[in-house]
Amino acid sequence: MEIDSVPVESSVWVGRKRYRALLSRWYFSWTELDKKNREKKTVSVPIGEVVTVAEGRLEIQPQKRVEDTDRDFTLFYVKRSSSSSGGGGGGKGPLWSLGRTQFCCPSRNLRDQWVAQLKTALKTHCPSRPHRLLVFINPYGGKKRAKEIYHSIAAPLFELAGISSHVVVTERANQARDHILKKDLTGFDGVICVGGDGMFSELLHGVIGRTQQEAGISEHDPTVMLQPCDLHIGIIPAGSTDCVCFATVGVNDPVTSTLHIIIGDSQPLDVCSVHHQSTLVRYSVSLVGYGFYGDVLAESERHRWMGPLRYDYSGCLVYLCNRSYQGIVQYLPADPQISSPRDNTRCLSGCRVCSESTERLFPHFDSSSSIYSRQISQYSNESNGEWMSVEGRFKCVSLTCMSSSCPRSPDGLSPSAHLADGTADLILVRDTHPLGFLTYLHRHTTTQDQFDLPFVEVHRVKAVRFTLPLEDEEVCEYEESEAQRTEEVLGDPEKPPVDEIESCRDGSQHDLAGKRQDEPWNKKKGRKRKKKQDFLCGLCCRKPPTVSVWNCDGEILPYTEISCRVRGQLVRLFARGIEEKGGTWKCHKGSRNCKGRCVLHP
Ligand SMILES: CCCCCCCCCCCCC/C=C/[C@@H](O)[C@H](COP(=O)(O)O)NC(=O)CCCCCCCCCCCCCCC
Ligand SMILES: Nc1ncnc2c1ncn2[C@@H]1O[C@H](COP(=O)(O)OP(=O)(O)O)[C@@H](O)[C@H]1O
Ligand SMILES: [Ca+2]
Repeated sequence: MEIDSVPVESSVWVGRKRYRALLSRWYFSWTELDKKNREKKTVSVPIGEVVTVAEGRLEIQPQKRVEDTDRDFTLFYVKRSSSSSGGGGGGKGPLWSLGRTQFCCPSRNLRDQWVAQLKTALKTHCPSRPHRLLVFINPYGGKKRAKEIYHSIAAPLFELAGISSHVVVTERANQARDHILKKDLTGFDGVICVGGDGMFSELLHGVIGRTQQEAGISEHDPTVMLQPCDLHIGIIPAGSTDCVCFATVGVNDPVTSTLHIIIGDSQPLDVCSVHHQSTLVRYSVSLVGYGFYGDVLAESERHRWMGPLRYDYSGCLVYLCNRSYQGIVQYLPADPQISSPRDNTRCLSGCRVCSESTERLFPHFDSSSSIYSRQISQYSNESNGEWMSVEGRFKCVSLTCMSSSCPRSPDGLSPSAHLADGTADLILVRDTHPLGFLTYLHRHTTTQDQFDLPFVEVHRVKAVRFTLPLEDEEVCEYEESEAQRTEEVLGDPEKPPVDEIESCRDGSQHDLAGKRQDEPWNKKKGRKRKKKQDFLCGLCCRKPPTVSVWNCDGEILPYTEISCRVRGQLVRLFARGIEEKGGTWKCHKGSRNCKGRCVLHP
């Protein structure tokens, strides 16, 4: 064995079998040898996927046990298994688990050398691993198991990897966002949420807001380039839909996600900023949806007690209402030469389309710098191009920066969307008969192409605007009162922040606790109110409502007329995109349309 130079090699024993262990620049591997020194099976672990190395015989499951034998060392690393082979997750990517192998060396000296060499390799090759994390747990998310998931699964793994964490169990909505916006974050290498998409959204708003504050950039101007965020976000899934985790990791599994955090994986993510009259309303990474998805969310809030099932229950109710809504959708198309939502490709780990987008999005990016400092020009040239316009009656209008795959829809809302290409997919589902819409919805759960329907169109876009047609008097009146509300909400410091207010279809507004926020000042102004048609009892009203609400990553937006801008690679997650399962992937929509062009074609 040689020290301080690679490769390093020696004989070791694993159980009763003899192996040759080899540490090369990027891998640690061990090859079984037979009695005649012939090589048999080799196991190879990338240094980047080694969790830790420890002297002696160490176990952490079912409980921690250390046996300090002086010729042994234990290696912990990432091990993959198929997500369909049990263990939960139920996804597209492989499930990760903690691999553990105990090696016995010929001498104590050699053991010490192996441990030292492996630790040096980890330090040298994995400089971006987190050392200290700020963890937010939402005890009420999903099936209310977040605390248990964190303490029984994630915390022991962090401890094993030598990562320290400061844990905040939230006591109210928006606590995590406010903490990130206001508290001292010195020394933290990342923020973690244990919860669902709503909880992730809080961290997203905190991290983006904080970064812009520090850079002195206004978040409200849709034409100004925002500063990309260096503080990574990790998601340990414990929510209802967990779409962001599923679409960036490939499975909803707390062990897999914790291991991605430990090894410091980094996945850039597009974010959509949603504005109303040049004021930032919210950010979104998965779904900005009007019509069906807005109605499902609004209805589901009444049934929170059902947990994740509330979406299926509300989905059925809203489907049976068979509603559609008028609207004008304008969009700025993305470059069709680069990619298209119907090109049958998939955004997988190391995606070429996303990597090439980095250069386009950050032309001044210095890839030689070890610190990821992306310079930005103040104004984006991404707003160039000709706006297109579509007017009509829609069952739903959806905008998604990524595929938005989740266990309910393993291919997602837009299966060929990219995580980090600076574009979003706009899906317009025109009014159709109930069976047609059911076919569209059902195709989200199968491999059939949901865009191959005459009433559906999909566009890859950089920006979108949604307005209501002004022909309907009632709508005019609604809009007028909405504009008034905008002014009042934004201008009055006594009112809760915009994102803590929900608007109902009758134009009334409620804070997150359900308290009405609009009555005093609407009355004060003596405005004529629309006939009462409370959103929450809308399902049983005789006259169907003329406007729906926007669902923005699981939050109801307080405005109907909005504009959206895609902010390419604005944040980074502790993830690496969906890993291809060796050879088991098939063209995602069957081979009929694919003709071998699909990158996943076996
Ligand atoms: C007939 C089966 C139809 C299945 C249709 C599945 C469509 C799934 C699209 C999923 C998009 C997910 C986008 C993610 C949104 C989340 O950010 C967000 C927040 O998540 P959180 O609560 O974890 O914080 N989640 C949501 O807004 C939930 C949207 C879920 C919509 C599911 C709708 C189920 C519809 C069932 C319709 C059944 C019709 C049956 C008629 C007899
Ligand atoms: N302690 C808390 N009490 C009430 N609401 C909270 C708390 N912590 C977070 N929230 C809010 O709960 C909402 C749902 O949380 P999430 O973790 O996404 O669960 P789910 O996936 O079930 O919706 C989020 O919008 C978040 O802002
Ligand atoms: Ca995208």
